[in-house]
Amino acid sequence: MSRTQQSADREQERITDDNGVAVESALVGDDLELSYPTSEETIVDCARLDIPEEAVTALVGPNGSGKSTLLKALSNHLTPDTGNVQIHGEDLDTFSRKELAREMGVLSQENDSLGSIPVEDLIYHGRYPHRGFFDGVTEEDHQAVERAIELAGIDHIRDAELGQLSGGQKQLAWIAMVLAQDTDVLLLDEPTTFLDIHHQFRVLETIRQLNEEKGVTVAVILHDISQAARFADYLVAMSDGELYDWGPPEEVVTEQLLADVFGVEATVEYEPELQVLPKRALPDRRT
Ligand SMILES: Nc1ncnc2c1ncn2[C@@H]1O[C@H](COP(=O)(O)OP(=O)(O)OP(=O)(O)O)[C@@H](O)[C@H]1O
Repeated sequence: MSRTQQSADREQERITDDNGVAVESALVGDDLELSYPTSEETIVDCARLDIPEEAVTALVGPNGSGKSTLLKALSNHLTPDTGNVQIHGEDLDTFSRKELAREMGVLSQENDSLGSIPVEDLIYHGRYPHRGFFDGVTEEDHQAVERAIELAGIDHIRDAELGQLSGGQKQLAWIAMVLAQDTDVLLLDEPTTFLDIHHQFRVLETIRQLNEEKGVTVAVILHDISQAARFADYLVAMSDGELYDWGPPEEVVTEQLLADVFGVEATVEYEPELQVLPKRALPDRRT
């Protein structure tokens, strides 16, 4: 079966649980073609994408394969050329920015314009963008902010200005801001990049805890394929702007995927846990 055929078939299937019952989707992308205003080039072309409700889905794929672009469309930061995105059955583009902030927390890669803001103010701002910066802070807001600061482990830098932090500290501040929103859906573009191993574990544990205890739906871009396979319930593998495959990690992470999509020769081990052991980079097929 050709890759395109395989891809098309996968897009038509619904995800089912262990009993064969279709899993509901929190977010659905239908017939999506995505490009940027500066260029005519189609960056993402995806017939169907489901982000299952109350599950953790990791988007994986090589640099430039369109993961962030897809996440921007799912968070209404990029308007599709064709197709649409629905959240809980409603068209995303009918939500105002303020309404959407109550539905989903979004960690993007384009976060650096608020250099002189103290960390704590940033997190309070994240908590209530839909109410305006100067409206009163409720006890509930206060608790959500304190909890987010604790979860991200950044109490010691809460008074520091964002511009004076290290890359990893800044990342944790943005993560705390998103967590303080307290939404049912989280879209996270590379939350573990810049983080040391302690904070990587801590952030991933927090995401899993929110999913298990509060039923939060998560779509997260991760670069470490072994980490993604162990962490997520479902993987979406992107290749050249198309959805190459999706499903449970054990089905998606194969030696063929590693060769076709990532251009590496690697073995996939399942004991004691799923991990990818790369052997060598294959010759670059692009010209
Ligand atoms: N703002 C932009 N304007 C024009 N083209 C863009 C823009 N952002 C990304 N692109 C292009 O879209 C393609 C996909 O980029 P995208 O950031 O979605 O990839 P990615 O899979 O998230 O990559 P990475 O793993 O490196 O973060 C790339 O070829 C990139 O050059």
